[in-house]
Amino acid sequence: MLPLFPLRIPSLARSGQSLLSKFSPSTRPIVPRRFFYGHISDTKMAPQLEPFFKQVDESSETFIDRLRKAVAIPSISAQDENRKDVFRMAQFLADELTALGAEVEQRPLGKQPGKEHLDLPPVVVARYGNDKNKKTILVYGHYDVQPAQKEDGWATEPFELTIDEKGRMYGRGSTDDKGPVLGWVNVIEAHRKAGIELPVNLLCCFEGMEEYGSEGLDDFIQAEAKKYFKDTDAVCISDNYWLGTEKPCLTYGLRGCNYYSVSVSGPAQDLHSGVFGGSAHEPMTDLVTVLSKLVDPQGNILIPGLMDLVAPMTEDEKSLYGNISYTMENLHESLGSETGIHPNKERTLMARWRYPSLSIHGIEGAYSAPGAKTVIPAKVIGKFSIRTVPNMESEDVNKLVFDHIKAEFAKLNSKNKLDVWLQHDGKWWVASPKHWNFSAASKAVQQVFGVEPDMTREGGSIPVTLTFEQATGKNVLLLPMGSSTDAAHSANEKLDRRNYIEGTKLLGAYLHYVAEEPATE
Ligand SMILES: C[C@H](N)C(=O)N[C@@H](Cc1c[nH]cn1)C(=O)O
Ligand SMILES: [Zn+2]
Ligand SMILES: [Zn+2]
Repeated sequence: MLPLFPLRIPSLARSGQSLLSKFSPSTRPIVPRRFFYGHISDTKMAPQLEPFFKQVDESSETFIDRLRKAVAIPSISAQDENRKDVFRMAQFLADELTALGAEVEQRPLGKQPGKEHLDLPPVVVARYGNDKNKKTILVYGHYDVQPAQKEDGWATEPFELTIDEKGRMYGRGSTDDKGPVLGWVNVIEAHRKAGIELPVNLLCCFEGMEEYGSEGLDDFIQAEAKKYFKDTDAVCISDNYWLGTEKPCLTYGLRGCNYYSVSVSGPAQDLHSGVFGGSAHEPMTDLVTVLSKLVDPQGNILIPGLMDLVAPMTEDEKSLYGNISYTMENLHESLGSETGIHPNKERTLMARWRYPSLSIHGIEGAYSAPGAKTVIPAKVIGKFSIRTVPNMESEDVNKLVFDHIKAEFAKLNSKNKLDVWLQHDGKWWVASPKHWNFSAASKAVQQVFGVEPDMTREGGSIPVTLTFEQATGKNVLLLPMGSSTDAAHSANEKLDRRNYIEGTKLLGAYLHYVAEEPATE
């Protein structure tokens, strides 16, 4: 192990050129591309990585063009009117994979529960390679995206990939999760073009409802675990983000997500506030009062009993946070402001990874257009979610939430009607990173980025992670491509060109190191 100080190599960072090509495979040392962080171990170059990396560099414009086409399809799973686009995106992905020689199927999932006029988008499954002497890696990603409108604060059209002078590629889905999904497609293409065999069999599982709670996918994975996915040796998911902008990470934990709606209704229709203000119970007043009893401005959840469900912190766990390469500046950079709640990085990471949070997302039926309409809305629906952590069980959380909201509403002595229900839930997941799946990924990070990755947990949720682990019985690794400043789910979502191109190399290198790992469970 070599102790090293941070060292910038700006010319390489800009050109995206590989220092590795200056050395022959046998003599080549591990050479960092941009920054050194601490220790670099002496990982050996897997054979055939050099021509693969070279091909990725040569194909980078083709890969960016592929992302441009994908971003242009507004595959928003939450909006009924875009369902046809989600289907179009599935077809695009299936066509790209088929053209590269993969065996592709679009598996239907039936009707959307609660919205039976809509078909759920298909799961795009694909197999590339079927060699019994090779390991089989199952990769998962999603091709649906969050809603986006220019008016939300986008500087560019959300569904037109726009690349600025710093190589930042703006567009909805660029980082979440079209870039990483296409990263796998790029890996296949680069191998074919370079005339290199893929070192593993690849199984793909790409869904179109992740941003809406992965409707229908759990049953599909369980049903196919011993069929389509039966050969799986390990699972890899690229659908989260680095902690900062320079240092990659491997992720072994996710928070869960329980998403709720709470409606208040009373008047038969919207009312004139001059005529009825002061003489009728107003649903909006009731709702905002109830919502204000859920969480305080310091992020403390106000639902009695909820924090008692959280697993206590151990001394071992406490000692992990200080070693993570993360600073308050990283937080401020990704926030775009200095509005963080906590005083230091340790407490900030704990709040993101190992404590629950409650966020209020919006109110359906509220007057939100610019201008001054003097209306009393007749029915309003508040939306909020709780990110859950070990050991919170969904049913226990639901009971506490429902009881608390009903009790707070009862205190208002309102004659309006309140309803509260769970829209969807997805469980938290924490695994052990001591597995060859993680070792292979760590070597790949060192090869591509010249740095040992941090082992992180993630504040977001990928509900199917636990399902994959339980249904296949295999190790699951999260291998992110994008960085902390990518603004997933927000306006001006982007993926940096270097994260996309070096990230494609990372996914490919990971497969090569996986192939070299001794085959154990
Ligand atoms: C981390 C992942 N890229 C992501 O954004 N997941 C969503 C999943 C979700 C849960 N409910 C609705 N969508 C998230 O964490 O919000
Ligand atoms: Zn995602
Ligand atoms: Zn997302």
